[in-house]
Amino acid sequence: MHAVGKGIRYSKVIRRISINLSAYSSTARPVLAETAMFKKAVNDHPGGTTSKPLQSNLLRANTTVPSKPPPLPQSVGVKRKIEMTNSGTSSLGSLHSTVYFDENDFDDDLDLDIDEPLPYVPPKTTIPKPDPVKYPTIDLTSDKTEPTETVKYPDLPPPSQEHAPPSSSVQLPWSSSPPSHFQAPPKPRTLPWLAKANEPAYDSKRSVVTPKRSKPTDIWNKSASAIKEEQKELRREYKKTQKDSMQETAASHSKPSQNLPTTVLSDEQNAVLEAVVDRSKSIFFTGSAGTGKSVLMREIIKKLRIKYKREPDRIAVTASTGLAACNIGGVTLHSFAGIGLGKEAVPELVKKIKKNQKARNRWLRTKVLVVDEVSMVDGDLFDKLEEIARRIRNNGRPFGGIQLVVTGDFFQLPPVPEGSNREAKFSFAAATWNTTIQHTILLTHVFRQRDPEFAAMLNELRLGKISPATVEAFRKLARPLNFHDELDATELFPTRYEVENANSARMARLSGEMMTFNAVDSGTIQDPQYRDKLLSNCMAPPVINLKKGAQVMLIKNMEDSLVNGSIGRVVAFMDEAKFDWYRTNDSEFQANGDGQMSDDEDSAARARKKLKGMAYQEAGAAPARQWPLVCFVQPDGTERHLLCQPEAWKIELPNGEVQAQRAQVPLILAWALSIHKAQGQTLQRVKVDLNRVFEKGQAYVALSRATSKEGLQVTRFDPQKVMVHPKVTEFYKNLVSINQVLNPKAKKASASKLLDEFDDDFLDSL
Ligand SMILES: Nc1ncnc2c1ncn2[C@@H]1O[C@H](COP(=O)(O)OP(=O)(O)OP(=O)(O)O)[C@@H](O)[C@H]1O
Ligand SMILES: [Mg+2]
Repeated sequence: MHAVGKGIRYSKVIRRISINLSAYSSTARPVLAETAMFKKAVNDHPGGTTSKPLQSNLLRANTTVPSKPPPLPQSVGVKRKIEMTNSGTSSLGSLHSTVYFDENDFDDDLDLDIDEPLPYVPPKTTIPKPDPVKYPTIDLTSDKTEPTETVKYPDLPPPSQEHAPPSSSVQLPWSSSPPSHFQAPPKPRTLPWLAKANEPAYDSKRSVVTPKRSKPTDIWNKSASAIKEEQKELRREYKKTQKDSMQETAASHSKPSQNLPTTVLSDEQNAVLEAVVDRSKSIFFTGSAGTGKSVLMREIIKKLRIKYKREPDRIAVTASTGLAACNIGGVTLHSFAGIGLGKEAVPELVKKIKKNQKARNRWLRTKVLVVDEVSMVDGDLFDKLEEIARRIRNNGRPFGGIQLVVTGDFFQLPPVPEGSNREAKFSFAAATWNTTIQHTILLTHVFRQRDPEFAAMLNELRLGKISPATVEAFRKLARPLNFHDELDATELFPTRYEVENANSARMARLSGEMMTFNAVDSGTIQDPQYRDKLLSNCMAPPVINLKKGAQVMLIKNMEDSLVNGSIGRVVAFMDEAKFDWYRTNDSEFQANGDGQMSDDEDSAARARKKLKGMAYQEAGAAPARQWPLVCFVQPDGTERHLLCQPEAWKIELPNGEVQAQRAQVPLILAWALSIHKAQGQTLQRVKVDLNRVFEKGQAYVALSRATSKEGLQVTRFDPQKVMVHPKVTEFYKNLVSINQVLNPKAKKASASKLLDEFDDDFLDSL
């Protein structure tokens, strides 16, 4: 334990606990994108109405109507599904206004904690349990992999209310009313079918609502001014109904898509969720690659947003790097803190923050600070932030009383050292790490690799203790991969330069016309240079050039089987109308022997007729935009077609302010990918040349992206290239498994039982 400064009240003994449960579960719920919803979304989606024109070749392509639709290549005998991207907005909380405070309002730190959030009450929903799926379990302490015997299925997490509107009654700083007066009374609960029954029978979005008249007056007895006033009122009412209907549409788009992947958390994931959300513990949860840290973090953020739904700015979502931040819809830790590069000493940084009203407010309002990919946070930065929090908040408790929810895997990429002569300092080595983090929880179930043998090989790689048998097994993976389809394994490189070279070389081999897609950037930051800098970390590039046949990766979660990391091939460029035609007429086309769509006379005639009709409809209108149609191959070999239209990426402050936003087609080239961009991804086919690897953790990050040995090619495997930092090994060695602390029966304990034993008295007694 370290002394943090005067006035710190240490309420808890520092504990490091790891949980090892053997129960887990999984579910898959494929849901298809709705055409009608999609069309509406395209009308309203900012990307769909991008002000930047696409290249002229794109527009040209739209002006001609082909005599028959272009054939869709397809493998023989595979099942096909055709989808459009759901252009719903990001899954972030909705906007709300910032409230400014006077410094004196926070002289007493109790002011910050007085308005307790509403207790989180999970709904008692039960769903049918999915078929059991087996995942390997890795116990770090034993270095051995045991296949799990029993499978438990926890209940489905409560439905998301992520996009609940913000409170309209934010507490005013000059008011003396207690905080409870500013909270809206709880809404009476109702059953969904009753709510539906009360709804008007007409479609409110389409129907024209007659505005109410203010006063019933005799029409023959009106003055000119009264008529004028009435007209004004009618216009006002009409505008209001228009606005309401627009808002309704926007809300329906910003609702988390029904199609987004849903995962049933395992018991150990649920244990962490409950400790964070219900018990407000400051927690660091870790685990090897593929143990579901990111899945869990997304669920925690969702639940915290429900817990603090009246005050969304109480949760700050951050990550160590711009890319990681962009992936969870947050900002970098630096950006949240308002410290620029953060090189100065704490007193200067505090002065800097105090001068910046917005940054100071963030520090004052935050109750929960989420930090993702903590392995890349520098230890000195962690200490600085801890002290800044105490000083700005005038609160002597660790991190100024802010609850920390931290995740990452220190065996993966380390912090970037500041100077060439200074070694990277991990955040667990920060002086204030142990005083801030109340519990460290180890996730042990590997979901990404279902083959226990492969998971064990990767675990040896992670720990840097590779047995001769494992070296041999990795060397056997040097053979080329052959899947008998048109998708290649994605090659992972340590540098961006190598990635760009590899992708451009492959692109140059394709003969088709190049289509260019420019991103549309926006946001509150007006300085274009600063905005570009922020967006440079975004997974979506400012410009993407594509050709028919290009291998691409989806960089947004669309639904259960079309997720961030899905690999596919561009098979055509088309506008929505043509795509709709394919969707509705899909059954009329049969795949023929060479993988192309058949064009027998009948269907060709039907196609010509349909397209002719479309051409008349479009006559006079601006040519529709064309988007890449991508054929994704799923793990089970089935193909799915997706028309990839722009999606949004946001860099959003806790108060909802969107600092920068990018709308772009959700694709990147995927013949090659940098290890940095691949961090966090799950890939079916991966190729790595280990000789290129130079940084600690890189080999492990690269190889652990693969889901199976069959989908992994490793060339020049050399155990010397698998570098592990000794301090990291030491840190993980000291983690005490909860099984070692509790009796062996605890291994079978349910999440709730575990949490009973996880309470403060128990932990204090350790
Ligand atoms: N409870 C779960 N049930 C089924 N699958 C899960 C569960 N949790 C995670 N997964 C799946 O396991 C894979 C890895 O999950 P995730 O990316 O969250 O792991 P991670 O620990 O963040 O890995 P990394 O350290 O590489 O970032 C994903 O395909 C995810 O969908
Ligand atoms: Mg992750």
